[in-house]
Amino acid sequence: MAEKPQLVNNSPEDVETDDPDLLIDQVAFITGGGSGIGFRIAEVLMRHGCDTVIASRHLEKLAEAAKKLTSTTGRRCLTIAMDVRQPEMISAAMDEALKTFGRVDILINNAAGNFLCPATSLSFNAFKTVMEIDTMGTFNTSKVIYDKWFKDHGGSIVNISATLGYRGQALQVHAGSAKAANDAMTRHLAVVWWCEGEYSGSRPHLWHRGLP
Ligand SMILES: CC/C=C\C/C=C\C/C=C\C/C=C\C/C=C\C/C=C\C=C\C(=O)SCCNC(=O)CCNC(=O)[C@H](O)C(C)(C)COP(=O)(O)OP(=O)(O)OC[C@H]1O[C@@H](n2cnc3c(N)ncnc32)[C@H](O)[C@@H]1OP(=O)(O)O
Ligand SMILES: NC(=O)C1=CN([C@@H]2O[C@H](COP(=O)(O)OP(=O)(O)OC[C@H]3O[C@@H](n4cnc5c(N)ncnc54)[C@H](OP(=O)(O)O)[C@@H]3O)[C@@H](O)[C@H]2O)C=CC1
Repeated sequence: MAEKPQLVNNSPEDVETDDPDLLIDQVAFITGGGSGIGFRIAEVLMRHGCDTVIASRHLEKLAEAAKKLTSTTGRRCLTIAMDVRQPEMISAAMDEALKTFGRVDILINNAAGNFLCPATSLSFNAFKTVMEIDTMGTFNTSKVIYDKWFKDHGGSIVNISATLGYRGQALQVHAGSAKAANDAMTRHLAVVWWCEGEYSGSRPHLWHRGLP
């Protein structure tokens, strides 16, 4: 039985699982893993035995996060500068991840852009920017990692969503629209990459419980 993992800062207690070794030596690729929810996901996975890749635009922020994560959990954390709007950057990042760890088992599509803005003041480019980061970014990253690894080896894709678009909300037409598109994308990819057996072993999941 593995030792009880060490908690970082004020982490909540973990939910018990039947198999405490489930994640040992798995590799998780987390977009936007240098801050907020992505950082916490990295920390939890690492405490349970995963190595991680944390990827986003600002390398300094990632390096600082990785230092904290590795020193507290003892697991490896690779930092990669990457914009989810740029498929070539994602492709290079995935090559580096495979070179370093030899595998990727879990993709967490967490990177997103958002701000509060009334629809009447929102510029065309502002709406487009959020769609490109949240929706295109999720598709780009999923496709690159699926093509390069999951197609032949299987893996899990977790898309971090939001409930904003369920009923509509002020100041959030851009993010609510992007996340609603992601929810549909998740269901489509779950069908074609798993249920229909178009390829085997990769299953996208949607995660939004407790998020607005
Ligand atoms: C999101 C909430 C933020 C603050 C919350 C504050 C108070 C909370 C109070 C009440 C809560 C109410 C509702 C809940 C709200 C949200 C919770 C639910 C979901 C949250 C989802 C999230 O995704 S949170 C993650 C947030 N993190 C980030 O966004 C980090 C990364 N962000 C960025 O990089 C930028 O903000 C970016 C998204 C704009 C992207 O940067 P970049 O590619 O460099 O783009 P720019 O060139 O700077 O801008 C592109 C166009 O967008 C226009 N723009 C940028 N900022 C604003 C703004 N604040 N308001 C309006 N328009 C903006 C910019 O002008 C550009 O358009 P042009 O036409 O001028 O070219
Ligand atoms: N906070 C909340 O209340 C809620 C959050 N969510 C979702 O949770 C997830 C995490 O949000 P949260 O932790 O709050 O926000 P953060 O701002 O802390 O995290 C967003 C991360 O995404 C990265 N990022 C942004 N744009 C890009 C890009 N173009 N390419 C690569 N990485 C990028 C940022 O890093 P960098 O700047 O280095 O690129 C940052 O680390 C998001 O999907 C968000 O939509 C959903 C509902 C509510």
